[in-house]
Amino acid sequence: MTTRNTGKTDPETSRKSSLATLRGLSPFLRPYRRQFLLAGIALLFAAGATLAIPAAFKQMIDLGFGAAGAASATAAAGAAIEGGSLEHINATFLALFGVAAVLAVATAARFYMVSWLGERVTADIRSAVYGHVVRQSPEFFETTRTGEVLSRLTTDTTLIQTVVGTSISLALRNTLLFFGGLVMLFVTSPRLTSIILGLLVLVVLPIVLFGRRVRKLSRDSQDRIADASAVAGEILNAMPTVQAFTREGHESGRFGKEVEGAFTTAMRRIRARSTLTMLAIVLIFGAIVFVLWLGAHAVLEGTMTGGDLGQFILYAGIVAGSVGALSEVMGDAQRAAGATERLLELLGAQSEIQDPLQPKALPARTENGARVTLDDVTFAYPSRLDEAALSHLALDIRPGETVAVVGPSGAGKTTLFQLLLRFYDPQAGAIRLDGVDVRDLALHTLRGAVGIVPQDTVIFSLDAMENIRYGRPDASDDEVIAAARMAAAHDFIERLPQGYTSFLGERGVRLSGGQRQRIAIARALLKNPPLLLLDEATSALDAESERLVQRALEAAMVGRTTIIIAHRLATVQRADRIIVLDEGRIVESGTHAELIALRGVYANLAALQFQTHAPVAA
Ligand SMILES: Nc1ncnc2c1ncn2[C@@H]1O[C@H](COP(=O)(O)OP(=O)(O)OP(=O)(O)O)[C@@H](O)[C@H]1O
Repeated sequence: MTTRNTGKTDPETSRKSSLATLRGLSPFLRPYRRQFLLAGIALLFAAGATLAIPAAFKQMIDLGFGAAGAASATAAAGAAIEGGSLEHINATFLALFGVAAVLAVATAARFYMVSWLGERVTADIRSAVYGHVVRQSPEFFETTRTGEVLSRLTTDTTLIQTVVGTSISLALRNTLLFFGGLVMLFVTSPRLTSIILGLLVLVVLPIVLFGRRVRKLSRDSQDRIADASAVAGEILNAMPTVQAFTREGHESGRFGKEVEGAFTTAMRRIRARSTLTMLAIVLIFGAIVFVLWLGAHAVLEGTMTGGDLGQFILYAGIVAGSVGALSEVMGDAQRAAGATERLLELLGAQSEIQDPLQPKALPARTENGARVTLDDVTFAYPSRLDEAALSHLALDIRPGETVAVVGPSGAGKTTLFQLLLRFYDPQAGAIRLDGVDVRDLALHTLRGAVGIVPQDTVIFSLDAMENIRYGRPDASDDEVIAAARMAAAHDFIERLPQGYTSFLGERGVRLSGGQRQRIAIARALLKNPPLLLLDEATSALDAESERLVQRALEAAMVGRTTIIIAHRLATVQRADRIIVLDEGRIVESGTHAELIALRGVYANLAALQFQTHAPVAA
């Protein structure tokens, strides 16, 4: 099991994760090599132009102002030299402007390319992670909260966007400026530069040590945000329950606590980061001021020209600036390393349920539907391995048969459906559809052959037409309407304000329970599956809705095998066979009359369960 808890890693692993984790991004960067190359070229030009500016200044000072100053002092040679220095001044100013123009164009080009890359790569990562997550088996969603996944998709990807879209280019540019500036410093004054380098060791060491602390705190901070999102996600999905129990205060308090936790952790990171910044600036500028003080003495002693010192100051500024920028970038990169690690964890999660390497095909469909065979199936949920939800289940359902499954709550009825859809695999035994083990079928073949009407219908925030079409996107409007008619949904849909194009609201809040069910039945019918799984709603419907839903179900069962988790007398009476499950075992099996005569579990269950809303027997 690869993903147990995507949110947290122990401190030991998070320390190891470091910047190397960013390498995990390379599959996402590789497709854009060309763009990276172009951005790199623009970057080179921009860095080159930046490095040329101090040299141009030196020219201006030494040859321009310096010569002009000398010229005015010597009256005799005045005119001739003044002409020469004017030319110099014009040429150096022109050159300076040229350099600035190159800098402008190259910087804009770099910004454009790099921002494009940041957005592009982030979009790719978001899609890849989401695409991977929606293919996970239910087990994944039992251990990973949806809010956490959402936070990964938004917050974490944004951090990566910062790195790809800004930090990489900043890092490269400043590395170039750092080394370029250093070379130029050497050229200008080897002695002063050697002193600077000696001081640099003293400066870098504390920065690196502090950087580590910032990295660890960054990961903690992101984890706290994910925790808060997870809490919010869970509660927002359960608003009616929260409000019905008037727990709004409690819930906002709980979220508030998570947010405060995130704030406290963020503050620790911010404090460490501020200290890091202060440390960097004090150390770097301290060193520079010291070296400049030496430089000023050198000019007074005549071992350096004013232009040299000017140039040295500018290069020193560039080098110091680049070190400062690099330390900032390191902070961002470390945050992104944490984010990358978590996203890669999500991407690395292996679904327990995989397509077989060589999927088999189903035999040609018979007109009655599919045969379903359960061969001594034993299954326990992965989170509760010591307690079998189904044990030694053996069942052979003929094509076209309607089997009602009844049993007390927790008997394993829903679990049976989960296994038939292969959301889980049994630990022992096999499930066969038309004689083929479901593990040998491609998931889309298996699930394509099964239609399900769940107890709680999911209505998507689409219109009625698209909601029914969900299971078969290529169905025509006429086919959708025909399915709706069969499911007794056509009339009420027609009466909606915009008929089939009426928006059904998020999770179908604008429909009644019976209407939602009929939409679900129409959705399953449109798919025309050889095997239909119906989970009858437990909530009582009014007599009219009940009649309509029953009518829809009858239509749905024609020409296919149906397994129905039954809660209504009318349904069990109509079934060809009733299977009574208790504690994961089949305890009785037969028709309604036979089972009543047995006076066993079913007779008891029928007396209790079907009494309350038993409609007139069909
Ligand atoms: N995801 C899960 N992880 C662990 N145990 C589970 C899970 N889902 C169900 N169970 C357990 O498996 C057993 C069978 O549950 P199942 O949902 O199949 O019962 P059911 O017959 O459908 O009940 P009901 O009529 O109340 O819906 C129960 O003991 C239940 O607690």
